Parts: sequence; C-alpha cells; structure tokens
Amino acid sequence: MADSAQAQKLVYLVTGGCGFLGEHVVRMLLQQEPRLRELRIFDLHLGPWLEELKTGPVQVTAIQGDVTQAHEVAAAVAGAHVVIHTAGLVDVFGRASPETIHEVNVQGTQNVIEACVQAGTQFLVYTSSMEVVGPNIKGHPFYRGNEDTPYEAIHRHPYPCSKALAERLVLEANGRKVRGGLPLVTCALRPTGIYGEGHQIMRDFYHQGLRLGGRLFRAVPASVEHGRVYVGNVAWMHVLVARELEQRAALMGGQVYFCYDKSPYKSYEDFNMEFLGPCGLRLVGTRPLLPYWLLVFLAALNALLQWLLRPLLLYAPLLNPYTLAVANTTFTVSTNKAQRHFGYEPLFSWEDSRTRTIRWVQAMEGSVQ
Ligand SMILES: NC(=O)C1=CN([C@@H]2O[C@H](COP(=O)(O)OP(=O)(O)OC[C@H]3O[C@@H](n4cnc5c(N)ncnc54)[C@H](O)[C@@H]3O)[C@@H](O)[C@H]2O)C=CC1
Ligand SMILES: CC(C)CCC[C@@H](C)[C@H]1CC[C@H]2[C@@H]3[C@H](O)CC4=CC(=O)CC[C@]4(C)[C@H]3CC[C@]12C
Repeated sequence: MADSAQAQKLVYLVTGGCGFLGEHVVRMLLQQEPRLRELRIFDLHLGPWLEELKTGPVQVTAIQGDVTQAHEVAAAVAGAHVVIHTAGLVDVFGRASPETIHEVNVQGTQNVIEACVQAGTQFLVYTSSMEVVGPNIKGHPFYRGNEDTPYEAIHRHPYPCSKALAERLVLEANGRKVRGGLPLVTCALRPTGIYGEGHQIMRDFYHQGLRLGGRLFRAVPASVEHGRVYVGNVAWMHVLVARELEQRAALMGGQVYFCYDKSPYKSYEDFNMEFLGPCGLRLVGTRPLLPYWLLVFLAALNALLQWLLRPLLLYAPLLNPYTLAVANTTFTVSTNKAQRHFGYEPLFSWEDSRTRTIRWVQAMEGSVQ
C-alpha cells in the first residue's frame, strides 16, 4: 500500500456541505476517503461545527459562497478533482419564490458544470431527488420501481421542476471536454425521502407532537407507502460514487441511481413513528382522522391564505396541495442498480439507522425522555 503522503492527493469540493445531507457527506468523506488531501466545503451559511474538523490530517477549507454567483463557484472549483454538488433550495412549502428556487437549483447547477469545464475538473456527482420522477401531478403510484420503470413524470411545482431541469443539465454535460481535453464524467443520485440526525421535518413533527400532549393525528392512510432512506447511507453512496467514477467512467457516466437501503416500506407517518414512538409520541387513529376531501379543502385554504398574506407575512404551513399529494401517493423504489454498477451496499443496517435517529430525537431539547 502507498504511504499516506503519496495516497493523500485528492481535492474534493462539497457544495451545500453544511446542510442536512451535506454535513453527513463531509463527515463520511473524512472517515472513508483515505486519498483525500483537501476537503472544500462551500455553503451559503457555514456551520460552527466545521472548526472541529480543521484539526485532523486532511486540510478542511470552509468557503462561504453562493452557487448562483458563477465567479464564487469558479474560485471554489479551481484545482478540485471531484465535485459533489448537494447545494439546493429544498422548499415545498412556498417559503421561496419559484424564481429563487430556479436560480439556486438550476442556474446554480449550471454554474457548477461550467466551473468544472473551465477548471479541468473531471468528476461531478449531483444530488438529484426522487421528485424528479414523482409522484406526478396525476397521483399515479410508483410501487417498488427502479431506474427503468416507465412513469409519467409531469410536474408543476417549482421544486421538482427545478430538480428535473438540473438533473438533465448534469447528465447532458457528461462527456463534455474539460480544460486539458479530458471528458467530464457526471452522474446523479436520486434519494427518496431522507431521514436521520439533523432532519428538520422530523424535528418539526416531534415538537408538534409535544405541543399536542404527546400525540400526532393520522392524516394519511397507512396503506400509502413512501420511500425513505437513511442519511448516512445516502452520504455513503455519494462517497462511493465519487470514488468509483474514475475507474468505471464508461459504465457510470451519465447515469442516474436511486438512493436506497433496507429501511422498511411504510406510510410517511408510520415511518416517522419508528423514531417518535420510542421518544414518547403516539399516532392517534388507525385511519385518517379527517376525510380526504376535508384535507384537500384545508390544503387549498392554506395555499389561498399564503397568497393573500404574502404582502404582510410568510405563511408556510406543512399542509398544502403539493405536500398532501406527495404524502398521499405511493412512491417506493426497489432496485440494485447501484450495487451492480459500483458495489454499493448500505453502510448502516435498518436497526443502526433507527437507533441513531432515535438517539438524536431523544437528545433534542424538550424531549419527553
Ligand atoms: N431532504 C430530502 O429528503 C431530500 C433532499 N434531496 C436533495 O439533497 C440536497 C440536500 O438537501 P438537504 O440536505 O435536505 O437540504 P438542506 O437545506 O439541509 O441543505 C442544503 C444546503 O445548501 C445550501 N444552499 C442553499 N442555497 C445555496 C446557495 N445559493 N449557495 C450555496 N449553498 C446553498 C444551504 O445553505 C444548505 O446548507 C438538495 O439538493 C436536495 O434537493 C433529495 C432528495 C430528498
Ligand atoms: C400533513 C401532511 C398530510 C403530511 C406532511 C408531510 C410532508 C411535509 C412530507 C411528506 C413527503 C415529504 C417529501 C418527500 O419525502 C420527498 C422529498 C424529496 C425531496 O427531494 C425534498 C423533500 C421532499 C419533497 C419531502 C418534503 C416533505 C414531505 C412533502
């Protein structure tokens, strides 16, 4: 085996490295990529936890920057061997305007691609989303589908529209000549709903449950399956793809991979109860408490209120027509493409993923434990 000075030669850049997934990717790279010499973390908002990483053997460079600013992206990419582009505006609640979502998710991705081409960076891994496929606006189920399952992917909401456009840009850029003449090798990972330590929506549900006296009320039928994947496994898949892209460029370049693991198929709420249950919350009802038509009405009312109140304040509740449709439509994946193409196996078992997530919820302030 090469000595460590020889082995440590690669420069990685993680955009969005301070987000929920980004932080796990950063920590995973430091643990699992022995060839790393420098790790650049590019984000609009840098986290204080980055400081603790700077004492290790790998040079950790924190870069406060905006992916919509091409010159900032170009400066961060210069000299990097691999870019993992996870930065994105994840907004399905109407907090940001459709223009801003497009600017960050699509133009930001275009800036990353151009920066790779200009800098001669050959490997680009993009965090896409299951939302690029569905659920579609017709509410068609996608049941244990894989990357080749036919599905009518039609979107109206700005978030899935932006992720679909950005993914296409990344895949179409595969094979472009970068500075120096070598081909750009790209691929896109499509996580289903990610959960685990740091998951904001899980935090919101937990606090809502505490406010409601330890109860949550079922809104979605237990029969609707929603795909979920543990954040540690999503991070691991990114690290593995980034590592294998060079050796398997012909096979993996321009490909998409769903991110999957052994998390069970359940409804969104029943799945959350795997963690919130052991933390003292109870899901009330074996069926939704409110009839579906009433939820549709309330979701539409929320959308109207959001629009009416916009000049005065930001009203962005969890329930809106889009989130209701996503939560109410079966969307689960069953595939082994990542295993076949680059030997992916989940690093964390379902039991580990569950235990880690429960410990994180229990450690939250205001816990009932
Ligand atoms: N959370 C989920 O369930 C899923 C997320 N994804 C994708 O994974 C990626 C990461 O998502 P999360 O970690 O959940 O979101 P997050 O919001 O926690 O992380 C996104 C990060 O990007 C940064 N960012 C946003 N705008 C930026 C800009 N203009 N310039 C630089 N940095 C910027 C944010 O500051 C944040 O740190 C996103 O691309 C998202 O579309 C895909 C599937 C599921
Ligand atoms: C009260 C409602 C009936 C239920 C609210 C739950 C919703 C807030 C969430 C149900 C499904 C979630 C989405 C899904 O996991 C897929 C996603 C992929 C992404 O790329 C980003 C996040 C999300 C859109 C996720 C967002 C929250 C839900 C809509």
